[in-house]
Amino acid sequence: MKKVVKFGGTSLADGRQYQKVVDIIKSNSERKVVVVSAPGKRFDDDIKVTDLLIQYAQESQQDGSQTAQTEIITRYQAISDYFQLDAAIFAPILDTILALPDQEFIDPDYRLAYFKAHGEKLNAMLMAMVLQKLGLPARFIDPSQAGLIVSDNANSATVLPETYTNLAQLKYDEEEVLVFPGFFGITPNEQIATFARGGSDITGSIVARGLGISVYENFTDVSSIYVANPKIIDHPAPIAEMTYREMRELSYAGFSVFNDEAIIPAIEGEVTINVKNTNDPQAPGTMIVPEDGFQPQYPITGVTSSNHFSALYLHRYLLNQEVGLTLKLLQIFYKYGISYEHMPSGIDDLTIIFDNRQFNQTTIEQLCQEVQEVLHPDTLKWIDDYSIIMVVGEGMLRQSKAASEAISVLSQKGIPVNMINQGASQISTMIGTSRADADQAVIDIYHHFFKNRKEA
Ligand SMILES: Nc1ncnc2c1ncn2[C@@H]1O[C@H](COP(=O)(O)OP(=O)(O)O)[C@@H](O)[C@H]1O
Ligand SMILES: N[C@@H](CC(=O)OP(=O)(O)O)C(=O)O
Repeated sequence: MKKVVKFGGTSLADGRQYQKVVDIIKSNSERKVVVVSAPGKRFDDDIKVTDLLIQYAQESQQDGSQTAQTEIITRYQAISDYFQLDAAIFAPILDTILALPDQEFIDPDYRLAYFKAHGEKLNAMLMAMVLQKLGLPARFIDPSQAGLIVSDNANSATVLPETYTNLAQLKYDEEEVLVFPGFFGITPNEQIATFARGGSDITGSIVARGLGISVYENFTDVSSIYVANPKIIDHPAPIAEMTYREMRELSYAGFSVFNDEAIIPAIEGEVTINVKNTNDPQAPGTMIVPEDGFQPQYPITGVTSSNHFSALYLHRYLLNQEVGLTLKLLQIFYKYGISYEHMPSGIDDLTIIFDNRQFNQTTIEQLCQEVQEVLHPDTLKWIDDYSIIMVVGEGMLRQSKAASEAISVLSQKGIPVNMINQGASQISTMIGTSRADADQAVIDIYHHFFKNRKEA
């Protein structure tokens, strides 16, 4: 039975990490389809190759600075040297990096996407070369050749359905290892477009679904998905098994270990996801599975916080009685090309929560002004100091008191709560706090539910 194996940036950051990846691929002949990210951080303050490529895209339009270009070449060259590849084999990678600024583009967004995507593209080419040098039949597969077609949003593309027909028809030798670059696809206009940041996980799920492979191993730098971010809680409890929808809600709100959009192709293709550690490949990791037959062991499965939200608060008496109010609001959002995340409301109050990564200061000012002119609220406040705490668990379906317990923990600890959103999803509760309180809120909720559970 074949497996798709995806390796994140930290797993491919340098020659030593690459060697671990090669050993993992070689240790199990079922690992026939490999998806790679761009080389990531080697240490905390390091710069990911994707970020260097963004810098290169900017520098190459300015006056002659070549800092990023040099650093990118150094990163790939160091991996090539680790495996003693001949200069002639490495030459196409070097030439491609040097030629990136020479292309013509329909607009600047596609230019940026083209630069970014090369982090993964060059790494997949290099991985195939390394595997071949070590005697493993391996082949680099370009998304254009595989028919991985995505929507024409240059830097936030989504997969189009024809991809699955194309992948199902992909011809390959059963014995060879296929190496796909993560993170990008080709638009119907034959432009390179990337998924949102962290999107190589999405490629792994798409390829698994498209090739009809039912196991997707996602290798990263932690031995498990934990109940809370290990950067906030010291040695949090590991999660052995969780459901697709638990993972989706948690990654949406902060569990950066697996991308929330990557769950969807896995659900559609009935692909089981196993998150594992490149530095400890024997550890069982975390299984992400369908809801059917899943038995939750604890009232909650995870707790997380996220700062990429801002809110617009409106107050006016009898807001609830105004026919068409929401329609007018949505028309304004549509005009600015803005989507909203949540809209909890009361009789006189309305809060709209946005993903703040889609704004700049000018759009915020224009949006607020237009909402004021059209809806005439007595109070209109843009709230940037906003954090969302997400408490998630299939166990909450049965034990509805978990939500109220989480909220009462915060009130006992004196952490003010400015929004509660419960009910839209039966397995999660969303709690708004200030950013300064967010980590402490996660710590307090974690300790309330997991004080007696064995730690990692
Ligand atoms: N609940 C969690 N469990 C495990 N890791 C988490 C969690 N929340 C956040 N993380 C972070 O996710 C990181 C792994 O994701 P990422 O850096 O994207 O890896 P990769 O380079 O493999 O794609 C971990 O090092 C950890 O800091
Ligand atoms: N390299 C891309 C895509 C990605 O998924 O990377 P990583 O696996 O290192 O999170 C990014 O940095 O966004």
